[in-house]
Amino acid sequence: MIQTAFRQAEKKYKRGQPPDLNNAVDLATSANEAVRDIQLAYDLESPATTTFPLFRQRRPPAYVLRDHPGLLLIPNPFTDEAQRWLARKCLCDCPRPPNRTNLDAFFSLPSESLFELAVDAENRSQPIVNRSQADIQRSDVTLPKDKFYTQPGSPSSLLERQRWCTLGLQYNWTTKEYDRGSSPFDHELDSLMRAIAIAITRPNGTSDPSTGNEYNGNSFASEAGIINYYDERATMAGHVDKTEEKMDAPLISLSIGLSCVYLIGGTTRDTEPTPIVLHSGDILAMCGESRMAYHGVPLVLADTTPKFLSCPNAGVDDYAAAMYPEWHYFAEYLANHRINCNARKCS
Ligand SMILES: O=C(O)CCC(=O)C(=O)O
Ligand SMILES: [Fe+2]
Repeated sequence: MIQTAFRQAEKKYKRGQPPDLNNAVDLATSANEAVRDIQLAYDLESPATTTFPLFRQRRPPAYVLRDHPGLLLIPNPFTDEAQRWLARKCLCDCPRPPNRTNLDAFFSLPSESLFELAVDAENRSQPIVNRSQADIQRSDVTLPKDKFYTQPGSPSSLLERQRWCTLGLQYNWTTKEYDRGSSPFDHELDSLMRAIAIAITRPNGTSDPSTGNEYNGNSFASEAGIINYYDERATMAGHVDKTEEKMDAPLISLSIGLSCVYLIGGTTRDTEPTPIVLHSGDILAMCGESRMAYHGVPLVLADTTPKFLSCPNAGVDDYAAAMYPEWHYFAEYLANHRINCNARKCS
């Protein structure tokens, strides 16, 4: 059987040990022939609800890939605090009912996030016999629903198996369609995604693609989204996100934690994809043509989480830190995971 160009590239990165990143576009290390600078025509504004600046610069450097029109990259424009805030959103605020996760089909999950439950369990670390009734009820809620699992999962073991959570319109991975059900999209995350959609808009009347993206970001709303959780061995196979009813709006995607190799191809698997190294804080927007392109993550790069995320003492003074578990728990998770959070407008 002849392998498609996309499949060959996936195999190269999955098998390569150590990974060969020579041909990959890595904006953190050098200016690259494969990209072209674009000037943002509008400021990246922090949402009004956040009391600290999310961005280091209002007009950060931005790029489009020459061979993939519409694939836009803004190398990490976030403040360190903003990245920690995003990690908290993705680990504590979002992966809880009514949002769905990959574990819902198998376990009855609690109203708290698994991350918070795992932290809680570690803080208590009491043998089960000494637990109060309330504690027992909390572990009960991770009871298996499915015949494959016969034991209740401990929060930390389930956290390791948490692979995705859906936001807004709920995506059904079995039918590959959006269900009618919907949960509110985290308001602050939506404001952030809107701010990005506005900043990357091409100014009125300009047709030059080097000035940004055609879609008017003022019309953007995060109607559906996915948070993906990758451990060091996790991958995401090549696919096109084409379930959304309308595809004219950009798909906006943020990375936190470990770096990865992201492949961006064309509208068929026969187009040779370009590998891009995505780092913590990078913004990627799939606009125009590239919104219909095959893409995937064949490799997560170990030991690449920046220190301000993986250091146990970071973030102690951050905004709203007191509402959350201590930072060292996040640091432990982020040292060997990548989180991707993406938003789409569907209608
Ligand atoms: O993790 C990534 O960067 C890609 C995620 C993705 O393609 C998706 O959720 O559809
Ligand atoms: Fe995707």
